[in-house]
Amino acid sequence: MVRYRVRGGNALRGTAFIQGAKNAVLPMIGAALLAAKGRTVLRNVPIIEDVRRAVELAEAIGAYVELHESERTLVIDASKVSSPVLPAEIARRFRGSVLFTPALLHRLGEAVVEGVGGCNLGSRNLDFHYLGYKRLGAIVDEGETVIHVKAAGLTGATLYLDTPSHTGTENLIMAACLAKGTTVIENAALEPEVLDVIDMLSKMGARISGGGTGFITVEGVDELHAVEHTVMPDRLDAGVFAMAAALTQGEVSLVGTGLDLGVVRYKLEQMGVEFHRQGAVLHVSCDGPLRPINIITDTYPGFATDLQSPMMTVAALADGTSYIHERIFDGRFALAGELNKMGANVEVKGSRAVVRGRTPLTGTQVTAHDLRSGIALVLAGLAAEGETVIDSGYLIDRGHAHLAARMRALGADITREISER
Ligand SMILES: CC(=O)N[C@H]1[C@@H](OP(=O)(O)OP(=O)(O)OC[C@H]2O[C@@H](n3ccc(=O)[nH]c3=O)[C@H](O)[C@@H]2O)O[C@H](CO)[C@@H](O)[C@@H]1O
Ligand SMILES: C=C(OP(=O)(O)O)C(=O)O
Repeated sequence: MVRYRVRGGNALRGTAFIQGAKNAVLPMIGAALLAAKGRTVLRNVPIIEDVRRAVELAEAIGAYVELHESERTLVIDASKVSSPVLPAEIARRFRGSVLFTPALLHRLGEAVVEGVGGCNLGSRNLDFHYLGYKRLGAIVDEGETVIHVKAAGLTGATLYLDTPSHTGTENLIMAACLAKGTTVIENAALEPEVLDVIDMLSKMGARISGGGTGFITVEGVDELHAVEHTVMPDRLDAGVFAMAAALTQGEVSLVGTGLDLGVVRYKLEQMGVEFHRQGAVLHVSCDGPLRPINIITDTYPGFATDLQSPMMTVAALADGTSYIHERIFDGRFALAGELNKMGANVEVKGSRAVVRGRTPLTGTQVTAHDLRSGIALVLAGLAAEGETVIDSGYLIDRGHAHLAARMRALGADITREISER
């Protein structure tokens, strides 16, 4: 059992090193498995629990993987992939397991998905993935818990996503890369992580055009080769550190090449947070009261749902009433109850939340219900009076690397503890 203990009151000051993106590295590990020869090298790999699970899953299907933690580098040799089974005990622990299916289909002609995990956010369907595989010629047998996908070879087709699913787009691109002929994916996701994955696949020899337009064309090729690729910075991790500076009235320099916070920056600016860029470094500071804000989550370039919970914490510390409308997931307000235990005033009605600030927060025992509610409670702890203890810290470790150490380097009073229960 992992637990975070935070004693609030310290302003965060200094340089924060932003990790590589979780939502880019996981599909990249899936992409590396498409190469039947050679060794893929991934750099700027975040050392998070989801990456450890992805390594275990790749090994379970027969890949050879080296995770060099201090170098933040993964070396993957997929030449000996031999088992089509994604075992439940690993696959159910993270969402990224779903991204191994295209490689298994291409390499072995079948994939047995014993389960897919990830944050518990309400319904998280995979129908676009399986309907897409079917249109490319696969047979999909959806059992109660196990899904069996088989294909003697895939053939290009026109695919349409009802909504621009992030992993759905990545999976269908990977499936199309080695399919015969041309695939068109309409209403594809625009997230920068998807574009980074397209970049890596293109280096591997894939022929993909239209990334970032919502209308992607993939010309199938006969094989893909192993390459070296550097994972883009994690804009969600960066957003969290920017918010930590904001709500502690601190000043933090974010280091992570090419960081673009987009709408998150604009929303924080509206709240009174100041940003200025000095070359490759983004400075974030706040030295006055926070103003309330309205947030509507959306797919990129909208406000990322993954930063909705951390933003709820910031809103609880703003002077006035903020409104949050969650449009991506139907169960992403578990944070509200925990924040209210600390003294916040958050009222949830369906997909909307009203946050009445500012109420003083007081440290207490709270629970992370998912990765982002967990990190949002860490943020609350930084601003609270007294000690906040956050249980189920493993969920935070799924997506943030060396969190306590990175925050301590900025002056936060935070420890990560492991206990028997
Ligand atoms: C590993 C990874 O990259 N995870 C991210 C990814 O998750 P993930 O790729 O699972 O999220 P999706 O974009 O697929 O899901 C968004 C919404 O679409 C619905 N949907 C999705 C697929 C499908 O086949 N049918 C369907 O109905 C889901 O139920 C959900 O309501 O994007 C989410 C939305 O930006 C982020 O919160 C996650 O951090
Ligand atoms: C929802 C998230 O992750 P996953 O899709 O990996 O569960 C997240 O990162 O907030």
